[in-house]
Amino acid sequence: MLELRGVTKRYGDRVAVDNLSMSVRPGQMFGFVGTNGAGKTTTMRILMGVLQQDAGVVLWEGRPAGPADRRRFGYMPEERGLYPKMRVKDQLVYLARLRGVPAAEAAASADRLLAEFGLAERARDRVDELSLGNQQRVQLAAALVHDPTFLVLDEPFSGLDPVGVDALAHSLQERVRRGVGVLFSSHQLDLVERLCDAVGIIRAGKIIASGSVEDLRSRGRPRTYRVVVGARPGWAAGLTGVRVVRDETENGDVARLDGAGALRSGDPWTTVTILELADGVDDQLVLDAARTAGPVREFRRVTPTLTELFREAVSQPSSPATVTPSEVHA
Ligand SMILES: Nc1ncnc2c1ncn2[C@@H]1O[C@H](COP(=O)(O)OP(=O)(O)OP(=O)(O)O)[C@@H](O)[C@H]1O
Repeated sequence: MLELRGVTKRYGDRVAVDNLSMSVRPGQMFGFVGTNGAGKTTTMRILMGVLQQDAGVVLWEGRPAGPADRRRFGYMPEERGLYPKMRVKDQLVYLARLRGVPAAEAAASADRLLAEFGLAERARDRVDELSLGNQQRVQLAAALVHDPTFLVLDEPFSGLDPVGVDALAHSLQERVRRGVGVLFSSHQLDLVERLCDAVGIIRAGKIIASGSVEDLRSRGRPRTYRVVVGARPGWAAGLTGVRVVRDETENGDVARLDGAGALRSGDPWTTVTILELADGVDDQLVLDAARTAGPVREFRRVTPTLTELFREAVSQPSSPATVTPSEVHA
């Protein structure tokens, strides 16, 4: 397990990382997200020992992480750092050798990764002859070539085309399945939501929310449901433990008025109702009530997306408050 405890880093008067604690377990994919300048890169540099913290400690398997531990980590730095004139495969073999991998193994690992990232044909090209996206793929291969025990990747998905994104996602998932912990930063929150078991949201150097996306979605919020039912508004009034947040006909009442402003008779009603259920209220009873009122066309729990959680968390002055799922406002 990799752990940061009370890590602080200042640049002059500016506190870039502020008493930050978090941990990534073996076999966990941890998404590190935050606004520009929030402190992600600084934290990752400290993790890798590239930068020295002013306070706090980085632990690997319960002990302060040392150079030998970190040599076995895979790192993709923000500033990248390939040798532009070196051939792609030579570069990977060289980097693996630097990390103590025997020559034959390093060559086999380089071949495997080049195939994995669709670069087998480019093995003998110089790095600076590749497109930026392909250089990024080589950079990723470089982080993986020594079969690392832990991965620290600064924006690994930026600049990749969708095929490259899939190849990397697959490659990381495979390592996670083998018990490797992965920490990566990204502004692509849909990807983080899809791939990560856990996320940490950082703002102004502090972790302001962390846990599984599922946890963050449900923590401290009422269960919210969207119900579409062929009934008049008001069908949910009086249900015990149920708060009606919104209750409107699908097209608005105006659509149901005739030329004289009177409600047309005989129109089928379709009502969209947003409900919040108190703890312990059985959603099946609410579904029964909806069915009694009319045919139920939709009955589903609505939860905020990671993007909504993120926006909420970074816009709050202090601790995160309740996110209202976008569907509620729809
Ligand atoms: N070498 C440096 N000297 C002075 N200030 C720095 C230095 N590096 C980073 N900072 C400051 O520290 C803060 C955190 O920067 P950092 O690069 O860690 O953020 P980030 O979350 O990675 O941002 P981004 O998403 O834009 O990459 C910012 O205010 C930044 O301006």
